[in-house]
Amino acid sequence: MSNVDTPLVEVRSVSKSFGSAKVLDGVSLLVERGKTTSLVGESGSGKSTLARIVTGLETFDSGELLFSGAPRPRRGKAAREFRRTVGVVLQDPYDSIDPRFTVGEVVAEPLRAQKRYRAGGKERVRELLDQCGMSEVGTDAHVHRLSGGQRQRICIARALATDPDFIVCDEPTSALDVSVQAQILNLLLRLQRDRGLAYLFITHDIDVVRRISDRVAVMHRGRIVESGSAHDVTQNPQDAYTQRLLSAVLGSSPHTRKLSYPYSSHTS
Ligand SMILES: Nc1ncnc2c1ncn2[C@@H]1O[C@H](COP(=O)(O)OP(=O)(O)OP(=O)(O)O)[C@@H](O)[C@H]1O
Repeated sequence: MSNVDTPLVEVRSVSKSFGSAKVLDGVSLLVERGKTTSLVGESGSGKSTLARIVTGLETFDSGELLFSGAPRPRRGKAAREFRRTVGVVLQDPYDSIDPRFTVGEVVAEPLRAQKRYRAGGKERVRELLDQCGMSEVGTDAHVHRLSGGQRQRICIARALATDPDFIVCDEPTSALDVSVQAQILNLLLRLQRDRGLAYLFITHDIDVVRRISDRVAVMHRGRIVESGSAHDVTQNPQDAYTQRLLSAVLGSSPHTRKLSYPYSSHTS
């Protein structure tokens, strides 16, 4: 059922509650092969919950989640192969890797988990570090000595270890210094070009949205209120919430162009 026109990832009318709180309410979105769908919205709107569902870290109550037109396999060889095809890069590189590990150990982790390290694993780790601009640092360096940007490069190399088609990036630049953010974004864009990767990219930063997106989905209180091509959504938003969001962002200074402003008290 997989052909070039079938979206790589399709979320169809997915709902999720935690206790009595409905966090996702009939959410639908698409990620096409080799393209980027950005998911934007204020803090607490449900973006990370959706990301966790898409990567299989969280269950959902109703709806469908399709990869190349088919539901995610749950058991056996097909489930293992599926895990290989999806990578994750999270917001805080200080949280998402154990600082006691060496660079080589961190990047090799998914290969070891999939029992793929023995056959050429060392060489593969070196290759990945090279592709992520970390060859100088070397596999034996300890992570606790690295800067935030270097750690995020290691997280990206780790996400690429099993050669995925699709990576969920949950605010991958927002914990980094401004000067480093652009470098990490450029790295992600180059890797996408070289490897034909698809991204679901969660961000609060409208400049990032404009730079990287093919499609944009806007989330508000657990619903997608608008989605479409990046050009249409950012240049000619139809939904009143999207319009308010963009005008608030554009009216603010470049240093506070965050989508949480001014709709929540959280302005990270
Ligand atoms: N495991 C959980 N148990 C209970 N409530 C949860 C859980 N995970 C998330 N929530 C709640 O779901 C809502 C949506 O959270 P989520 O982290 O998905 O939002 P978000 O849009 O990613 O926010 P942010 O931009 O701040 O990361 C919040 O009210 C949050 O408190």
